[in-house]
Amino acid sequence: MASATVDVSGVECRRGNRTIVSDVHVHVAAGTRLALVGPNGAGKSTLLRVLAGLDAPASGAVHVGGVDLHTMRARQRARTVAVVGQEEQPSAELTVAEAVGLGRTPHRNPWAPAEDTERAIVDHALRTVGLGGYGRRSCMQLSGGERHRVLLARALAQETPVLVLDEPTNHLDAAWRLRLMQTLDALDRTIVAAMHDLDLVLRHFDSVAVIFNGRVVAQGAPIEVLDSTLLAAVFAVGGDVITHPRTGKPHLLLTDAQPASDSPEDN
Ligand SMILES: Nc1ncnc2c1ncn2[C@@H]1O[C@H](COP(=O)(O)OP(=O)(O)OP(=O)(O)O)[C@@H](O)[C@H]1O
Repeated sequence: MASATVDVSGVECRRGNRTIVSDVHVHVAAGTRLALVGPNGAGKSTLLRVLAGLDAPASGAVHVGGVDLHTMRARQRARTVAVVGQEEQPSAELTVAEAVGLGRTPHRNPWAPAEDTERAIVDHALRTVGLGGYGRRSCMQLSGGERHRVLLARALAQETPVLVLDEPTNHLDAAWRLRLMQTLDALDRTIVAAMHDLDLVLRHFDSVAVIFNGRVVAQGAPIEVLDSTLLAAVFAVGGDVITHPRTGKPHLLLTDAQPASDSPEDN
C-alpha cells in the first residue's frame, strides 16, 4: 500500500435539484493531509461523500492516483479509499474485532477463513486506537468515543492509500483527539478530513480548503489561510494565531463570535 494523489477537478455536488457545492478544484499530494473546513451546512460532508466515491458528482471528476474514482469497480474503490462518516455507527450485532475485520473485506476471498495475517492487521489497528483488549466485546457495550475509534480502526485495517474522515475528532476526549492526530501524522497515507477544530488543523494538516456558501473560497497552508480576516468573514469569529511559549508551535485562539443570523439561506 502506498499513498496516492487525489485530484478534484470542477466537482459539483447536488442533493435533489439543489446545488450544494460547485466548482471545486483541489489537489492533494500523495501522503499529505488536507482539511476541509467551513461553517455548519457549508457542504463539507456532501463533498466528502463524493471524494470517498459514495456519491457521484453532478459534474467534474475525482482522480485517485490518476484513476477516476467513480469509474472504479466497488472492490477496487474499497481498496483505494476508506471512509468514516460523521454519524456512522458500527453494527451493534458485531464484536469489535468483527466490525474492524469488515475493513479487510475488499482484500479477502469471501469464502476463505480468516488467516493469521488478517487477524494481525485487525489487532494492530485495534491497538493503534487503544482498543487492543476489546476484540471480543460487543460493539453495543462501547461508549460513543470507543465506537468511533472502532470505525477508525476499520478504516486503518482497510489499508487504503487514501483515508476520508468526516470530523474524526468528534466524540473523542482531549487525549484521544491529540493521539488521533499524532496517529494520522505518522501514517503514510493521503488524508482528507472535514474538521471543525481549526487549532488542530493548524498543526496537523499540510493544507486546508475553506468551503463557504458551496464554494472553496481559500486553500493553501493552514498558517497562511487561517488568518483573522478569513476567520471573521467565513466563521464569524475573532481569532489570532499565537506561538506557544514552550513548544514554539502555532495555536489558534478564538476570541469572540459575531451574533448569529437566524435566517436560513435557501439557494
Ligand atoms: N439529503 C439532503 N437533501 C437536501 N439538502 C441536504 C441534504 N443533506 C444535506 N443537505 C444540505 O446541504 C448543505 C450542506 O450540508 P453538509 O452536511 O454537506 O454540510 P457540512 O458542511 O458537512 O455541515 P456540518 O458542519 O454541520 O456537518 C446544508 O445546507 C444541508 O441542509
